[in-house]
Amino acid sequence: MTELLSLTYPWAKALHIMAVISWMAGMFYLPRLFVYHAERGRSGTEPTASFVIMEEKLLRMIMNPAMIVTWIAGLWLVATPGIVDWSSIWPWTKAAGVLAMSGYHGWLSKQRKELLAGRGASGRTYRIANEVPTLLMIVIVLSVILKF
Ligand code: HEM
Repeated sequence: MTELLSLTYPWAKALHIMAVISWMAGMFYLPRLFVYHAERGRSGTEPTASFVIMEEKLLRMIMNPAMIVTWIAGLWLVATPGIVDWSSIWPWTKAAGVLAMSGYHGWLSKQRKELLAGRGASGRTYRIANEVPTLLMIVIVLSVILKF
């Protein structure tokens, strides 16, 4: 099993990075859609129904599967011998970053339902929330590249 994990390491990493790119694309775009939904949808400038469809498709068809594949490939890398040294700091900062990123995904998912029910937050809240994935991405990528 350990030999198989070492052999498949480059494939796991390639899959991980492809899934991360897809996940992050949605994490950056969905809160932006929420800003438009909250501001233009509510004021009637643009039809709310279009935002509802775009948000649902983005979350269900791209973000949820991409997050699952990121986790599977990421844990596959964790299990690969010699990749993670738990006595270093970086695996812990990376773990904190990915847990926060997953929690933020859950929050976005909840906000989609709130907006659907007409109870969403203000456009300003979503504008501020939009910065969260950027900050987490910086922590995660610096952890895994600098390996302090
Ligand atoms: C969801 C849970 C995640 C787990 C368990 C995980 C775990 C890992 C592990 C163990 C590695 C291998 C490090 C190495 O080869 O030295 C890795 C690589 C990487 N991860 Fe993740 N990761 C996760 C999520 C993320 C996220 C959310 C991002 C970006 C925002 C990310 C970005 C990267 C990048 C860019 C690499 C490649 C670094 C290199 O070239 O060595 N990961 N990940």
